[in-house]
Amino acid sequence: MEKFKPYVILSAAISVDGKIATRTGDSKLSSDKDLHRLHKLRAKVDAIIIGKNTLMRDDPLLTVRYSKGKNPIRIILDSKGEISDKSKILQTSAKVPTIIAVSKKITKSNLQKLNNFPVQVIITGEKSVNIKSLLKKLSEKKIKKILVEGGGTVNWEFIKQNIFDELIITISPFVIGGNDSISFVQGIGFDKISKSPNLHLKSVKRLKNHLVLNYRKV
Ligand SMILES: NC(=O)C1=CN([C@@H]2O[C@H](COP(=O)(O)OP(=O)(O)OC[C@H]3O[C@@H](n4cnc5c(N)ncnc54)[C@H](O)[C@@H]3O)[C@@H](O)[C@H]2O)C=CC1
Ligand SMILES: Nc1nc(O)c(N)c(N[C@@H]2O[C@H](COP(=O)(O)O)[C@@H](O)[C@H]2O)n1
Repeated sequence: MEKFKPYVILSAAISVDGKIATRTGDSKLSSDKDLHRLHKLRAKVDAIIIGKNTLMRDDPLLTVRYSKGKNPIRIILDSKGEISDKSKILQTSAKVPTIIAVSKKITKSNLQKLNNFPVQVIITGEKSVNIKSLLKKLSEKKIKKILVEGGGTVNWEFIKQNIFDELIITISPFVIGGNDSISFVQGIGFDKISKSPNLHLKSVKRLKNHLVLNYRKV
């Protein structure tokens, strides 16, 4: 597997208590300076991956707008192909290359909906998208560097399956709290610290009140 894996960077802006969104889904944690940094990073990768919930909550564009450079390929993990045909990602798919990764659970009508757009649909996995198999297919398409922009459920899958190389996390000067807010990493989590990946702190950059931490997996 490793031989075929693109280089994977997990990226997020978190509150000081490790949340990426409030219980209502408000996730605007980055400053303008941090967004400029993010867009520079986007311009250096071949593709961005997000989960279906992030698409539905944020209706993002995932383009390079606050910096110069090319738009990466946008990849959405959407097992049943449920994203709205009104979403900005589908509506702009003629201008920005877009892949929708689905599983065998997708319905015929949802597949038909996606096929009405100039997107590439990759079917892999029984119930949810098989991420390792997806990465292998992306590697075959010469996609070498991928930025994973959440949310928490997708982040957990990459961390649990040990298929990431780097973390770039902005700690934003806010405290969110709450059992129902979204953490940087959702899922069941590890039961022992010893099972967590070991991280090496490569750099710390201060952007006024925001801190950008760059970790490499040891
Ligand atoms: N502050 C930040 O930097 C960011 C915040 N967010 C926030 O995160 C929230 C969404 O996070 P979550 O609810 O955790 O959802 P998510 O965005 O991680 O999406 C999870 C969904 O993706 C689909 N999926 C398909 N195959 C999958 C696979 N193999 N593994 C995992 N997911 C798969 C499933 O439908 C699953 O429920 C939103 O409120 C968004 O605003 C998202 C990204 C960055
Ligand atoms: N780095 C970062 N900081 C935040 O404060 C955020 N809310 C996010 N969210 C991610 O960026 C996507 C929005 O992208 P566009 O501005 O629409 O291009 C959003 O969907 C999350 O993946 N990231």
